[in-house]
Amino acid sequence: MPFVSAARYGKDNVRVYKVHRDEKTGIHTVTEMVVCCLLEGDIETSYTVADNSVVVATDSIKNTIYIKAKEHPVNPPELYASYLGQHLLDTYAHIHVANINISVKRWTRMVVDGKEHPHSFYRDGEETRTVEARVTREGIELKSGIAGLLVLKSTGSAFHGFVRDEFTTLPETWDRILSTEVDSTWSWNTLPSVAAVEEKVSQFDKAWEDARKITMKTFAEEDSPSVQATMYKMASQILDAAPETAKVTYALPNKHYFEIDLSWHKGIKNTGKDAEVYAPQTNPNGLIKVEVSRS
Ligand SMILES: O=c1[nH]c(=O)c2[nH]c(=O)[nH]c2[nH]1
Repeated sequence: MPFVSAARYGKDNVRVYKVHRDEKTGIHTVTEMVVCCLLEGDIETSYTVADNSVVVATDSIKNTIYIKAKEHPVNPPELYASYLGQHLLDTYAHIHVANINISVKRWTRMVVDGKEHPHSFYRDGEETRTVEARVTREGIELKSGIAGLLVLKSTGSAFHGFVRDEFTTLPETWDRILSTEVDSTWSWNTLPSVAAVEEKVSQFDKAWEDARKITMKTFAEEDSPSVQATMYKMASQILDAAPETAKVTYALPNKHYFEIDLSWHKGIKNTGKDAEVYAPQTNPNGLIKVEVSRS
């Protein structure tokens, strides 16, 4: 007999917006996020014998996401994910794991005539702040991250000394454009309960701010010998900055910009040190990943 060796289900792409209105100052603070919540547990029979008695409808899961966003703070997202997951475990005895993924959009406050506007915001890039939570009765595993942060530097990057053989056409370079879309995560040591997440709550915003700063400062200031070496430096610094994390990952696509030889037109020089006009490439692209753990 075939058997269900793994199963999870729930609601994906639940878009949630929450506003906090400060009564005294009139200042509004807004959060927009996309939530995915998938449950695991004693649910095999729903697949094997059409037993819907074990199914919490995905529609109810969506409703729970909204209700918990109303009842609790949605910031930091690590805390909201913990409240949501714990509620699902407390409510449904046959559910053993709540997997919650959150992706927070950027709404940055507008500055108008030099003053921060109380209730107007702009979409400050497609970068998101991410959380992956795995909530079980044994504890809460949290992985925080940054996704979609597009960066470019126009010099200060080299790539040479790599394997040269009969398959190699790439010239060595001591000065190239480096561009990538940062996808990074940092995994927290497992916390025993929501109370423990509450107790440590300030570490989440700090780590996210530090990780963004480290990523951008290292990218900008380092003379990069390769994507591999640069991402290892970034990951090591995040481990130092966030002592309660166990490992850090980066996934960096190498967004290539090719030189264009324009010498066919009146002998124009546009290669090497004379290169100014480049052709940005979409694909294929390098993709370089690393996971760095605390020793
Ligand atoms: O930083 C880089 N790492 C590579 O592994 C690689 N491979 C390549 O073609 N260009 C680059 N750049």
